[in-house]
Amino acid sequence: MFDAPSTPLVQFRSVHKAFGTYVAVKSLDLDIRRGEFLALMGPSGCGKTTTLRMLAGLEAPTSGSITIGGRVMNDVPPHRRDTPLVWQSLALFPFLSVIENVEFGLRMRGISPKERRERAMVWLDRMALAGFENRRIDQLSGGQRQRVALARSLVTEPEMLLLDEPLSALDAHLVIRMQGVLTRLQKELGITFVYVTHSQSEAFAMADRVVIMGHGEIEQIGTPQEIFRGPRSRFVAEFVGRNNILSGPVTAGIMQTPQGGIPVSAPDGQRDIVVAADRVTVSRDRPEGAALRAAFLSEEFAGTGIICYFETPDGAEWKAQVGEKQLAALNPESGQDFWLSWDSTNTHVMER
Ligand SMILES: Nc1ncnc2c1ncn2[C@@H]1O[C@H](COP(=O)(O)OP(=O)(O)OP(=O)(O)O)[C@@H](O)[C@H]1O
Repeated sequence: MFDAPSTPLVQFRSVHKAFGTYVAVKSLDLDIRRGEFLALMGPSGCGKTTTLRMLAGLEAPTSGSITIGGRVMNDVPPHRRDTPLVWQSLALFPFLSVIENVEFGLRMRGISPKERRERAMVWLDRMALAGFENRRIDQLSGGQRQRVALARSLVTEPEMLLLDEPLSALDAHLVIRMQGVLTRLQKELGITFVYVTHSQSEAFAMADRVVIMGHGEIEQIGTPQEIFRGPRSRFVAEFVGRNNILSGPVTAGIMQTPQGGIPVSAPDGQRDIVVAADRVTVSRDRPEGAALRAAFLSEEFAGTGIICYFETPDGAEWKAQVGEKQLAALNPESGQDFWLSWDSTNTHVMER
């Protein structure tokens, strides 16, 4: 079949997957572009691993079609696909050395011993594993095993690599380093990466596009920026970022809330508005414009700033990101009331 380079590498069309009566994936339509780094993200049980396993050929769709490079793959078994899968506990061959594990795929393809050793060494070097080639797998740390698994999958230079939470067993510092390794490799090699994770920081740090899944369906697809600043639904707004949601009927730029009328930049009608925590200002005195009163609950250090938690009189939780100096100046105590305010043009109106 003719397959122009501009057509997506992968097309899911109305893909449905049921386990008995349980529907894990519903009417999934998804295009994966050639050479992109796509992250599938969502809470536990949302169907992201099932979606990836269908792409790898480890599960067959109950209905619908999956094409790779224009070819319908529904009935093509995993070993007839060029879609290696790397996952957290990838079973490396324990009876083979590190380099023998990495060489394995090349051996299966009949590559000469000299060439496969050279190619495997290049990959061990890239994965900072030079010097470990003769170790047994059980003599490696979890992080080292994971890098062997990546080297083993990439040594055959596949068109697409599938990754299922590959970094979840690694120490935090190694995760950051491996994120850098993975994104650099992906761009250098031009391989399409499909990466399943429940970690927002991982997905947003690495992916060109992120797919947010919930209850077996796609909630939103977009760049990290689009999803972070423009969540389409309450589900996405609650799952990503640190968002506050304001809901109520809007008339002539004023939303009626349990706290009274609040100015908003939104058309008339019932609306849900997202105010990101990093766009909320905390003050003791009432500011001009959009603001509400809330009691301080607690604070949490979060790398880029401090997240302060508040509760409004009607029981809604609000989050505001503040700097260390600002927190020291405010010196909040539990139960104290503050004003939370924001620039109403810096908010986002959700579609649904
Ligand atoms: N082989 C199976 N038999 C029965 N149910 C299954 C099977 N595989 C998955 N499921 C169910 O399908 C749903 C989706 O599972 P899936 O593994 O795709 O979720 P996930 O989003 O990857 O979650 P997690 O992050 O926890 O791995 C879950 O409720 C799961 O229990």
